[in-house]
Amino acid sequence: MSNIRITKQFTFETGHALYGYDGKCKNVHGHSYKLDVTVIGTPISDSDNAKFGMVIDFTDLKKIVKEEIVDVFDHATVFNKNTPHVELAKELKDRDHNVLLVDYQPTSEMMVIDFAQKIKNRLPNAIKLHSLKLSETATSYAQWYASDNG
Ligand SMILES: Nc1nc2c(c(=O)[nH]1)N=C([C@H](O)[C@H](O)COP(=O)(O)OP(=O)(O)OP(=O)(O)O)CN2
Ligand SMILES: [Zn+2]
Repeated sequence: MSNIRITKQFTFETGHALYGYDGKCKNVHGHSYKLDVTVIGTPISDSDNAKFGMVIDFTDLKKIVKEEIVDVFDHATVFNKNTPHVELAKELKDRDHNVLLVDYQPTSEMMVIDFAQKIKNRLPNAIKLHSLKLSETATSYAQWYASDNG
């Protein structure tokens, strides 16, 4: 049976700021992030299985990515908790804002590494994460490939 890659696309609106960065992205601002999630596996060959012909049901993939990423990051503002932004985060949290503290600089590169780990932890054994593409803007994106990462 052939290995097949399938991809599902997600969008979420997230704020962030790059502490210490030497450009405009040091300011708190936001992006309409787009995330393409590609998994690889063989389509189920058992005609009695409700998922016959599928690598993974797109609906099941959506549930994983929504729970791990979209529902967490959408309309949240992400700060690196190892910077003085933690104080701004506290102020916003106290005022009931949706703030996410992460232990990395929230660039698209670092976010896509975080997302890859979170998705891999949830995939069934037979299905592998092939790649992720995280777009910050129409012209800027970061990609994670399993083949680049051992
Ligand atoms: N390697 C990276 N560089 C930058 C990142 C990043 O995550 N990784 N992030 C930013 C900013 O957060 C933001 O994305 C600005 O990037 P930029 O592409 O410059 O945004 P523009 O709005 O100017 O996009 P244009 O399409 O070129 O108008 C900065 N760098
Ligand atoms: Zn940005």
